[in-house]
Amino acid sequence: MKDITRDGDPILRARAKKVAFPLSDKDKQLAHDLMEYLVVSQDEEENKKYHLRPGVGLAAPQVGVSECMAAVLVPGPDDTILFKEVLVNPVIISNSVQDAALSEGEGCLSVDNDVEGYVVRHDRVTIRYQNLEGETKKVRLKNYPAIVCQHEIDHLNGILFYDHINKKTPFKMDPEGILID
Ligand SMILES: Cc1nc(NNC(=O)[C@H](CC2CCCC2)CN(O)CO)c(F)c(N2CCN3CCOC[C@@H]3C2)n1
Ligand code: NI
Repeated sequence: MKDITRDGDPILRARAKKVAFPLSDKDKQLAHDLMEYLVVSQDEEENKKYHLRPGVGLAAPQVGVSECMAAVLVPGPDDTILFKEVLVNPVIISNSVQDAALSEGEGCLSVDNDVEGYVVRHDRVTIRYQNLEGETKKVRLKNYPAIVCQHEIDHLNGILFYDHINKKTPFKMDPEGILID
């Protein structure tokens, strides 16, 4: 398991480079490593054994690689999986006007301190990305999976979750906004 790049490292504030296809062996390994981290970190025993902070998403800059690639593994109720994918060169191509935020706020494996407040995001997004075979995919997401993907795509653009928290009124949410539990 690679160690995670921490806030303060300029790589987290850089725009990551587009990934070329066909994927190099290095990029194939990176995709595997990113997803493997999430799978292991979500397994009770394993994450204790490897002392991993649990994660539902992980972006390449967080393991020191400034490339446009992120893994997401969003669990649903009763061991279902809401969304599992390695997003290559992901772009949000459209979004709802309606905002949403996780009611518990957000954290980040690259940010050791807690930053309180609602991380205001779009409730629904349409994301275009390439899968590991290079096929262009388009997916419409809402609520929890949409929030996770926005957090990861932010990392590829040098944005961290607390950039979205209103300093003066961290827990203000516009009346149309949705709080996600
Ligand atoms: C919401 C949540 N954030 C966890 N951590 N933070 C992360 O994933 C960061 C990315 C997320 C922060 C908010 C949106 C995206 C990592 N980020 O920095 C990558 O850029 C969790 F771990 C977690 N879950 C719920 C599901 N549970 C299933 C069983 O295993 C434990 C797991 C815990 N939910
Ligand atoms: Ni993060």
